[in-house]
Amino acid sequence: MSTLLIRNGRLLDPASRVDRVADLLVVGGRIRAIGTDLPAPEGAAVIDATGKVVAPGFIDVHVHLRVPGQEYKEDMRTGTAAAVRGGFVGVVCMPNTRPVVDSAPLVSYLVDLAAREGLCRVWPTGAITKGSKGEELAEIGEMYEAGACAITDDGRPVDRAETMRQAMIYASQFDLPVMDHCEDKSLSGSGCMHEGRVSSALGLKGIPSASEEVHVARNILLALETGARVHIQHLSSRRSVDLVRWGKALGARVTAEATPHHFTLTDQAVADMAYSTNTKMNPPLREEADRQAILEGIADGTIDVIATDHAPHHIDEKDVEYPLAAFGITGLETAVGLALDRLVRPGVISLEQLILLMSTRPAQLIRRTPPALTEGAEADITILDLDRTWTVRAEEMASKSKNSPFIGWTLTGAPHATVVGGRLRMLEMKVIAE
Ligand SMILES: NC(=O)N[C@@H](CC(=O)O)C(=O)O
Ligand SMILES: [Zn+2]
Ligand SMILES: [Zn+2]
Repeated sequence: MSTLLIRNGRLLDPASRVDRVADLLVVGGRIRAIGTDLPAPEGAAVIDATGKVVAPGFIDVHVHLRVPGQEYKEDMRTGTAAAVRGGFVGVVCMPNTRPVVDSAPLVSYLVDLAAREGLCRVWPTGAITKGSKGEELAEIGEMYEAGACAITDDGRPVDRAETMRQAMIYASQFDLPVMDHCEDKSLSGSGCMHEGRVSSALGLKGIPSASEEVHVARNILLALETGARVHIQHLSSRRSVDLVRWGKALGARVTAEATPHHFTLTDQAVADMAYSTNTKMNPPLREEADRQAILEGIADGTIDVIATDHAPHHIDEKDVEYPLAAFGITGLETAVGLALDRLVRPGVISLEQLILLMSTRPAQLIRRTPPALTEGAEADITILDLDRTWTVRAEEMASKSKNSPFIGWTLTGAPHATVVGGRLRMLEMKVIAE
């Protein structure tokens, strides 16, 4: 196991009440010592973190790794490479693969594959229903035993309230969170962007905000009734934020995530980017009032975590007319830059809040010990460079797919290094595979 000395960084871990400039020594995958002027042991790799922020490792709870079955979009190696390049020490992967991850052997397969080929930690989720068809419940208990950290039918909603209620009752036996893609298909129909002024002007079929909100409200009511933990995935509308705030006030065990694209862009991007299909995703980019409500929800704690919904697609699935294009955009390699540039720099949130949103609370959501900057803790560390100004370039991306609306954007603030279980996996935005 390697030895790593991170020198002179600002160690910032609000959950452990750490905020000091110090050295941090990693030995054998754990934080061995924190102090000033620590000597570098023989053979230790040294990272100069002067002027940088050393944070507990960031975790993304919403990632599509596309394994098994769609390795032409992404695979275990490229998806986790994109994660570490983006500053993440771990990802939660979605089960909408081919086949759908709806049984214990498939969960075990992913755990094993991640151990062999992954560059970061990978926590699989299992489907709520068999084949994510919304009919029969999957073997939730067995998937939990095999290592599933949550259940979700992401990519598809759970149509029937009764099915969702049964899933919640079952999952709560294991204290497993039920993550839900909230969408009423009878309302979203064949829409391809947010329903509003812009969709009317462009003549594209819209997806009303109510399509999401109806399921958010339903889930909160069912969580109140069953006592289960429900997590609202990729929340996009202002009333969804209101509903989560209301649910929390009533004592529901509800958590929510928002994506960088929903706190950065609006439906106007569809017009401004000349119908670029990299503005097409589920749920769609909504209006400025929605974006503002998401910023408020992030700032006041209504929204618990920032997650990317990294959804790689092949160019052939995106380079088609807008209504025909696949839903989804990549996000792992731009999330930290966008969060620093759009949330922390303008003062929407503090750096401490960002660390809670991207490290501590994501770990708590999936019932894992949060990464911490304390002696003896596992060395899962993200180092941030708040001053670096950089341009997002497709050719530098580690992901197999390049379907990002942020290509060409210039951001200030970047992930500087990623340490996973004591191993340096990224430095200065370059992936270190071995
Ligand atoms: N977000 C998306 O637009 N697409 C996701 C599915 C999903 O997250 O619902 C995908 O798997 O491509
Ligand atoms: Zn979804
Ligand atoms: Zn998703």
